[in-house]
This record gives sequence, C-alpha cells and structure tokens, in this order.
Amino acid sequence: MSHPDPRPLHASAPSAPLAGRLGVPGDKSISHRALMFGAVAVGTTEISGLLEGEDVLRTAAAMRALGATVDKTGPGAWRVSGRGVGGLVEPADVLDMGNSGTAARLLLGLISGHPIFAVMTGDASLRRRPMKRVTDPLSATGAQFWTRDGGRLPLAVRGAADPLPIDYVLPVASAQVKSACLLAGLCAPGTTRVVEKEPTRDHTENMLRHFGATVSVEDTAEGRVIRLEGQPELVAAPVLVPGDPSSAAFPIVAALLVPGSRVVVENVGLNPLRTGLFTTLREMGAALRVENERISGGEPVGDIVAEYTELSGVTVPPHRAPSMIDEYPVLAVAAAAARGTTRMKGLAELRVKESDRLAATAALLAGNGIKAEIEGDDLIVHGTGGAIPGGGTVETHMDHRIAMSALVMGLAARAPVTADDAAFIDTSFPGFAALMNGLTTGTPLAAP
Ligand SMILES: O=C(O)C1=C[C@@H](OP(=O)(O)O)[C@@H](O)[C@H](O)C1
Ligand SMILES: C=C(OP(=O)(O)O)C(=O)O
Repeated sequence: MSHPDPRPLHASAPSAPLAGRLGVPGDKSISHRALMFGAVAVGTTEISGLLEGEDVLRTAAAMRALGATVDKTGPGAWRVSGRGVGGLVEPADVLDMGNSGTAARLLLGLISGHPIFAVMTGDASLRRRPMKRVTDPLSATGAQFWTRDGGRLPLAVRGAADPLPIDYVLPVASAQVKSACLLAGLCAPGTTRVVEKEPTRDHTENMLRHFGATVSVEDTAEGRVIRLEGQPELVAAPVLVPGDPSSAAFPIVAALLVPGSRVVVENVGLNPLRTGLFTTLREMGAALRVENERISGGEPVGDIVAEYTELSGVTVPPHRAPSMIDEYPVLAVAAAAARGTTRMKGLAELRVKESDRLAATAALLAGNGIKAEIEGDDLIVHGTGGAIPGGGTVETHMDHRIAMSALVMGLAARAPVTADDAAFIDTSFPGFAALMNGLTTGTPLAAP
C-alpha cells in the first residue's frame, strides 16, 4: 500500500440497528477496464463514478506509464486520452500493481500485444499469486515472459512485435484470464477465441463493444465461446461506473444480521454474472428486494433494500461460484448467524486470491467461536441461529475482504471482533468504516 490509513478502524462491537440509505464506491472490475480501454481508444474517455481505491489507482498509474494521459477532474470523475490500439509505449520503470490481481493480469494481456519490454511487480500478497494462468495463454501471441520460480511476480515481459491471435479453452473459471486473452487480441490480426466452461463476469466483452470492437458470444456444447475481431479502432466512449455489488455485500449482510436493521444501498450494479450472493441470501430467507431497477451505462443497476432476517443454512452449488467469487468470506459470516448448516461447494479458486481465502475464512470463523470445516474444496459452516460468540482477533493476510468480513461479524456478535490489519480495505472500499458507522448510533467500528 502506498497510502495506508495511519489509524484504520479495525475492531467492531455489537451494534445498534443499522438504518439509512447509502451508496458504495464504484465497481472495481469496471473501473480497471474503463482506464485500460480509455488508454487504447482514440480520443478522450470521460469516466464518472470511478472507484478511487488503491487497486484502481495502480491501474491509473500504469496507464500513464504506458503513455496515456490520465487525469482526475473531480470526485470519481476521470479523463483518459488514449493512444489507440497498438499505441502503448515502453514504460521507463517497473510497473508496481500493488495488491491487485486484476490490474496485473489484464495489463499483461494488453502489454503482450505491444512490441515493448516491461517489468511488473506487486506487494507481498500479489507476489504470491499465480501468473502462469495468464503467461501460458499469452505466450501463444509470441510475447515472452521471464517469471520468478512458480510463475510469480516480479516478471519481465517482451510483448510481440507481430502478435498472433489466441485460441484458448480456459482451464479455470477466471474473468481475469479471459480478459487478458481478449486484451492481447486487440493488437492481433484475425479472430481471438476464448472458451469458458462456466460463464464469468462479462464486463470486458460489454465494454469492448461499447468502445466499438466486434465481439460475439455463443453458448455451445463446448461452453461459452467468445470471439473478438482483432485490430479494431477503439473510439473513446463515456463510462458510468455503477456501485460495486461486491462492496454492497458488506452493508447488506450487516443489515441482515443486526436485529432491527433496514438499509438501502443505492445504484448497485446487478449484472447477472455478479449477483450470486444475492441469490444465495434470498435462498437463506433474506428480506432482500431490488427497487428502481434500470439500465445505467449499459449495465443493470438498482437500489437494494436489506432488512434484518433470521437466516437458514443452504447448500451453495459450485456452478454459482464465478458469480459470487469475492463474496464467500462475507457469506460465511451470514452462514455463521444462520440457523443450520451451510455448505459452499467448489471453492478451489479462493485459495489463490489476495490470501488463501478458504483457509482465512475458516480461521475467521473458528477464532470467533463458530464450528466450520474445509472438506476438499467445500466450506461447511455450522450456524448459531443468531448467537455468534465473537471475541476473536482475525488474521487478515493483506486481504481486504477478510478484514471487512471480520468487521461485519463483530457488528452482529456477542463480543467485539478485531481485524489485525484494516489498511487493505482501501484497495476496494475507501471510507468503509465511516460509511458503516454512519448507519447507526455510536461508533461500532473503532480503533481498539
Ligand atoms: O475480472 C475481474 O475484474 C475480477 C475477476 C475475479 O478474479 P478471477 O478472474 O481470478 O476469478 C475476481 O475475483 C476479481 O476480484 C475481479
Ligand atoms: C480477488 C480480488 O481482487 P484481485 O484479484 O483484483 O486482487 C478481490 O477484490 O476480491
């Protein structure tokens, strides 16, 4: 982190009811892509509602280093003057992507199609995460990679002078890998083809079209087949970033768990490939409604109304994982409060996030008096029927979602919950503690 909050609030205590209307910061996935597409479009892209979290600021800095002009013009308002497809220039220094897997992997795709040399690194968490999942398919463009042992950062890349289009069947359900292949395909002649067995978030496909590329999507027996026609002229286009459903998850689960609460989160992105958590919470019995559903900036958005509910345990099928991949830690907190057992299936991908989230989530639960087991790739949580003991200190392992999940748990537990480090919350949800404290009396989130 380059700007850690000097006194992040990292303990939470049992809370009075939460009430009010709030907006959450802009969608992280769309924010990264808006800056990247703006940088390879011709003309000036105006972005509103950009997430000004540390992860996205890393992307903004990287796009500047690659030759685009990127300026903040107001709160959440950013302007990118692009260089056109194929126009990025060699960066003069190492690209440091901080804590952000999305920034690192998508950018490697973009760089692969340009005849430039770059060195990329990240913080200790990102340097542990696998990059081979992108360097393998991207090598087929002709780009060359030199990585640290195990295919990890830091790495050096020499992009291809005459990139070839990729034809790749994704071995893991990953929007980052899919997007890296498509971004490399922008510079290659002919058709880039990516096949995914499970559909993953489709912001790259939607935004490529929005900037003028030809992208087709077809559901076949092989899976979802995405084709991009290479070397398009991308033209600057305005981007309106909706509130991030992955951030909205925290005040929503808090409202469901703290008796007497009713919270409305406004302008939340409701792309169906992102809403698996809301489906699951409804199956658990949650009083969750969407109001004012509309299309904004090409994405479905709405206001989510969440009211305290006694939840019941459910089984979450593995095919739902891509549509709620970042929401399992906070779902586990909801499951801890529910009556009965919740089984979340097929969570292997959680092991390669900012932390090993499967282990970190199980430890979060165990340290606060909840019975939970990992069986293979499944997480099983034995709910307490509204009686979470709490009282633990949670190791967050440089992972913002573990920190926020721990703090949400403390609001609904019998004893305070402490996160050992809350600084990483700024990567995706700047202002989290102030926003949560603004929903209730007292200051349940505080420095212990
Ligand atoms: O494409 C994206 O913007 C993202 C894809 C997901 O990662 P994977 O592609 O590794 O599943 C998700 O966890 C991440 O927060 C954002
Ligand atoms: C996994 C996440 O992000 P990234 O992969 O971009 O670091 C996340 O935000 O939960």
